[in-house]
Amino acid sequence: MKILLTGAAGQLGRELKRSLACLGEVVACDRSQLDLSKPETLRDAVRAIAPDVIVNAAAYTAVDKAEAEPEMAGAINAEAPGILAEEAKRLDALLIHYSTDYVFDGSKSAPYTEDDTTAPLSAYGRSKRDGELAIAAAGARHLIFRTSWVYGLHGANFMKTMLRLGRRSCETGDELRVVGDQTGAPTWTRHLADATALILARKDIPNGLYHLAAAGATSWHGYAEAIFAAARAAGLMEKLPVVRRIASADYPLPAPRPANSQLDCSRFQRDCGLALPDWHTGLIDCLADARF
Ligand SMILES: NC(=O)C1=CN([C@@H]2O[C@H](COP(=O)(O)OP(=O)(O)OC[C@H]3O[C@@H](n4cnc5c(N)ncnc54)[C@H](OP(=O)(O)O)[C@@H]3O)[C@@H](O)[C@H]2O)C=CC1
Ligand SMILES: Cc1cn([C@H]2C[C@H](O)[C@@H](COP(=O)(O)OP(=O)(O)O[C@H]3O[C@@H](C)C(=O)[C@@H](O)[C@H]3O)O2)c(=O)[nH]c1=O
Ligand SMILES: [Mg+2]
Repeated sequence: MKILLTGAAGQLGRELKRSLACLGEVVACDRSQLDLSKPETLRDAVRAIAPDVIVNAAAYTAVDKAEAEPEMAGAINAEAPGILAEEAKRLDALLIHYSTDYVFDGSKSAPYTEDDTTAPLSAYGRSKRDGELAIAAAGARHLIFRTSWVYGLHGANFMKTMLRLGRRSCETGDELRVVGDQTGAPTWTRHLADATALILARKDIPNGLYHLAAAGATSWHGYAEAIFAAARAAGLMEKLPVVRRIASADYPLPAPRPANSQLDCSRFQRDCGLALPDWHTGLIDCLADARF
């Protein structure tokens, strides 16, 4: 199996490179090798590689910055995935793509299913929703995994931001302020990457859109407290910072976030017999390996 991996230097891409290695030849491309902001250059590149599978881990993920550059977010998150899907169709290859809880407006009280209507609140969410639609329209074999609150040891994410701010607040004595009225499931890159590899190893690969996030749910505030407890247990911090629970209204940002980001992953479990572990288990296992 020949696998073209885009976004190989991102937090998920780095973990995928490792998890996909046993499946065959992985052609891992970072932004300098395959630039999704130039969608029309992608066709020749994909044709030259002629992969059996394209795993698209490249994305524009700066949620607030996307409000100021929606065209760039759209080129990378919507137009480029559509072209990758068209090229996959031409090669009869499978496209695996990742999308986000931010395609929803968060007004539902229960976890979102794949059949719920999307209504993104942000330019990032709109670009990711448009990417899903472009892939489905291209008619290639595809899998879109909608996931949430992704973290790992590589790259930028909320867990690493909290560790940085928490260490500083232990020195200065300032308390941290973290929103407690948005709920979701922090999902470890390693679990996502391993699930992707397990699916690719199957003979009967399913097709279409799947919610794929860690089990359970918490708020960003609950997640922050769990990060500090796990970091202290792993010997990464000596003291616990004070984390004040605040409302989203008291933490204004350019892009609104959904209040409810919970994804119902039962379709994936039913069709594939797999489920990601609980978010807290992932967090503890991730930090147990950390050396920063
Ligand atoms: N992070 C999260 O919380 C969530 C992410 N997702 C989705 O999961 C997927 C993986 O995201 P994640 O690994 O977290 O994101 P990262 O931002 O860590 O990685 C994305 C990678 O894409 C690269 N990239 C950006 N622009 C381009 C471009 N024009 N051409 C080629 N590569 C580019 C980035 O490179 P560079 O570093 O140079 O910018 C980076 O290496 C994405 O589809 C994302 O939308 C879904 C839900 C939650
Ligand atoms: C740093 C910080 C953030 N927050 C809030 C802001 C926001 O509501 C929430 C998360 O902030 P962040 O900006 O770190 O996370 P954000 O960039 O919104 O994360 C999102 O990234 C994209 C790519 C996704 O697809 C989503 O699933 C989600 O993971 O926490 C605080 O309340 N206090 C703080 O000190
Ligand atoms: Mg962010």
